[in-house]
Amino acid sequence: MLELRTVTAGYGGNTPVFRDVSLSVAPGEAVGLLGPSGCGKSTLARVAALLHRPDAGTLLLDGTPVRHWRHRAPREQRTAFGVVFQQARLSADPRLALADVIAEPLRATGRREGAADRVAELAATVGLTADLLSRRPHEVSDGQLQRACLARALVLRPRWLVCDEMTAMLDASTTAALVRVVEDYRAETGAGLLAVGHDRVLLDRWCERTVDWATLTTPAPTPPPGTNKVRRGN
Ligand SMILES: Nc1ncnc2c1ncn2[C@@H]1O[C@H](COP(=O)(O)OP(=O)(O)OP(=O)(O)O)[C@@H](O)[C@H]1O
Repeated sequence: MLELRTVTAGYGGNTPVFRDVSLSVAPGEAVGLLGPSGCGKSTLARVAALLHRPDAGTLLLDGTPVRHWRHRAPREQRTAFGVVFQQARLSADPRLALADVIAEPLRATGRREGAADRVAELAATVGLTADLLSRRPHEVSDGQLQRACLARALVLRPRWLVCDEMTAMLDASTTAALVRVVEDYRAETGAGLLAVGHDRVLLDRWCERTVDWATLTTPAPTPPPGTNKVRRGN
């Protein structure tokens, strides 16, 4: 179970991006998260994937409270997540060939053995032909690069997938292909999914449950009558 309990997070200013948000994803479950631009969905997704430390609240991973985020998180927790972001160009190292983009998590965790076979297998899964694997990000289309980023997210066989507007920049057929890859992977492994997006139709079709951001956040309490500080007549 992936469980956020009354989580508050932001970027160090006086006001957090959101307060007291709770959300859980059961093993094998697909949960969609829908909300207006700027409300904090990506921030929440990053907290859930151990990429952004919250200011307060608890993240439980299979019942164990997470104590560290990013590089300080234990490897076994970090590698439990595969994350795909909206902007593939910002999340792929421009110096690497696509084969190395896909293999990056294997290299970072010292699992080089069999890496070439795993990359070839995943490239076929996401629909990348062999000739594309030697190209660098600027030599492929957005859709091809996002396919590589999805392959990278799957390369360590994560138990949780976080797809943050993974298909927002893509056409309908690439969107359908990538959603199919995620669903095949989940059917095979039982991985849970948190899919963030703006497209209710897509999320409803993709996920068992779609959660509206407005239902997650606790509205600020309304002040009792008579405490209104607006002065009249000035
Ligand atoms: N690195 C950062 N530093 C400071 N503020 C940030 C940072 N990243 C995001 N924010 C701010 O946090 C708020 C929430 O951003 P976030 O990206 O989580 O929203 P979102 O709901 O995912 O938006 P969108 O749907 O447009 O992607 C925004 O006001 C944004 O400007």
